[in-house]
Amino acid sequence: MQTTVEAKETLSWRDYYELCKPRVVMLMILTSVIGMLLAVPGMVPLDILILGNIGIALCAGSAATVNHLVDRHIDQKMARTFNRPVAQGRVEPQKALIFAAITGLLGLAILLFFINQITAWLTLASLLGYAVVYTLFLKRATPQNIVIGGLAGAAPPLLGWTAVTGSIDPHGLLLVLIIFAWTPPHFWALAVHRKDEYANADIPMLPVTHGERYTKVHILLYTIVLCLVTLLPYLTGMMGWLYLLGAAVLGAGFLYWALVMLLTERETAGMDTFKYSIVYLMALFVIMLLDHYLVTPALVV
Ligand code: HEM
Ligand SMILES: CC(C)=CCC/C(C)=C/CC/C(C)=C/COP(=O)(O)OP(=O)(O)O
Repeated sequence: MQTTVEAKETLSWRDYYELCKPRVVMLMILTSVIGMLLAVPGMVPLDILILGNIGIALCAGSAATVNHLVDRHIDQKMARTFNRPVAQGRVEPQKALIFAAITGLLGLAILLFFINQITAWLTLASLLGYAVVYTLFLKRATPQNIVIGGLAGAAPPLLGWTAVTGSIDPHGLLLVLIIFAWTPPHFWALAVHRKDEYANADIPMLPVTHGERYTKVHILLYTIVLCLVTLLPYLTGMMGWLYLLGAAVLGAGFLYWALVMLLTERETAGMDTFKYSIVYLMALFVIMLLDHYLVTPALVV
């Protein structure tokens, strides 16, 4: 049988893990790993692959921890977030701050000493972009909060790319643009579903300030923009037919869900679209990788 002390330790370990928003960070790391692999024709040196992603993940986890800390009073007011470690007092604010400082500094040091300066500074900018610019200011100030703040979350594939090449490549920026266009439909689909909670917490998310219909129209518009932006890797010769096929099928799926949200009264449409957005991004990046190794080299030769 587990003793009380052991049970408490297990719980506290889990709380610190939760502070890092692990599932969000894992998808970010998938995009950063793929950004690395797309940056070169062959294999990426293993030390860069491992240390680069550990550094980026630690910084993203640090930013997520600051978000838990700063938002603890908001989180207490929403059913989705009320049980979070800092909101519930299972992790004291001071301890969360120390944890964020340690993970952030460690991540930054790894990037500075083992990767390169440009990746370290871009990662720091993303950390501050999410933890300070989005969380402290934009989230409370404007319904465009997630559009602007989305830039920080969109950065990982570029961070992966610069970790390998040491410079900012237009193809890396294209990957950022894709996630940037993806973020509004990803988040607003959830926000429509959770509108009342955001209103209750006094956060000016788009469905609260402009209503559900306006938000659903904007989800559709951004989804159309996303579909167009995902054509660019093919049109620039960065990707081949396999990617084009994958992007078209996945994009059609996203458009379907955006239309279901706008045109039907289906109650689960918001959450279904949100879940689809995650599968979409994961699948799109995996298809990029398959295309990179199976199709594009043949085009280049
Ligand atoms: C500013 C930009 C973003 C906003 C506002 C946002 C918002 C959210 C919110 C509120 C959730 C929580 C859903 C819940 O608790 O059930 C969520 C979940 C998620 N987000 Fe985002 N997101 C953003 C960017 C990203 C990016 C860039 C990625 C990955 C590349 C991502 C991946 C995920 C994943 C995987 C989940 C599911 C987490 C889970 O199941 O616990 N998000 N997002
Ligand atoms: C260095 C680097 C790559 C940094 C990226 C940082 C990062 C983890 C971004 C996550 C984006 C996200 C989940 C936003 C939701 O915040 P929210 O406060 O609106 O949602 P919540 O209510 O679920 O907390």
